[in-house]
Amino acid sequence: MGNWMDISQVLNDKIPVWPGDTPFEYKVSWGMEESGSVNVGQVTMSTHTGTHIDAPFHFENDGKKVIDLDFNLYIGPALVIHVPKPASIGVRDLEGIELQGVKRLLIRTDSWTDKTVFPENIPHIEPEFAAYLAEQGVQLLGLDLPSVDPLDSKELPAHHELNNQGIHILEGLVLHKIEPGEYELAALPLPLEQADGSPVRAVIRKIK
Ligand SMILES: Nc1ccccc1C(=O)C[C@H](N)C(=O)O
Ligand SMILES: [Zn+2]
Ligand SMILES: [Zn+2]
Repeated sequence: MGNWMDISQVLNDKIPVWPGDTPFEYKVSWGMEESGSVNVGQVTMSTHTGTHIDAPFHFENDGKKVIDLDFNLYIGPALVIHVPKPASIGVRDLEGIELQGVKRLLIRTDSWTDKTVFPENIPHIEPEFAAYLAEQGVQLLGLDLPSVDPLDSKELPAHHELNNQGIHILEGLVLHKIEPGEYELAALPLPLEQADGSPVRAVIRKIK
């Protein structure tokens, strides 16, 4: 087994967020001087900041919240594939890739190169891709992108279709140094009872 590698974005006040969304902020709200013993921090952030998972409640009012998602899905074997700078991602991009038994699929696109700024354009997941992945048994789809739909999409077809096919979404991974292959993944969401998404600390290690 290889060493665990961090594939998460670092959370600090400079991390770019979805245009118009809550900026990330950490501050010591109760300092040593004041409390007499400790520094106590306060974090303000959108649930879709950096490396995070989407819960169906993000795009459907009666959808599952983060606490309702089976956490086992976010820990275990994962296949990393490399689809460099595609215009969009569809079935043709998986030609020659054996997906039998792959429950977690991470796609490295290298399309969001400067993670200090929010991208202007991203490749999207073609909605038909969801049924194909589900047929092969995929239940978690991870990407190095801030969304699975075009950034200006209001209908969010890929979000909905992935959800309809039972595929969970992991966004904002950092994969530019990760070679394609078989890994073990851990990217656990927080036990947020009401939330539509959660930041995760995503790590992987090579299996073979
Ligand atoms: N934060 C937002 C604010 C406004 C509108 C969309 C978003 C999103 O986050 C959508 C994206 N598809 C996402 O799941 O991360
Ligand atoms: Zn999201
Ligand atoms: Zn999303």
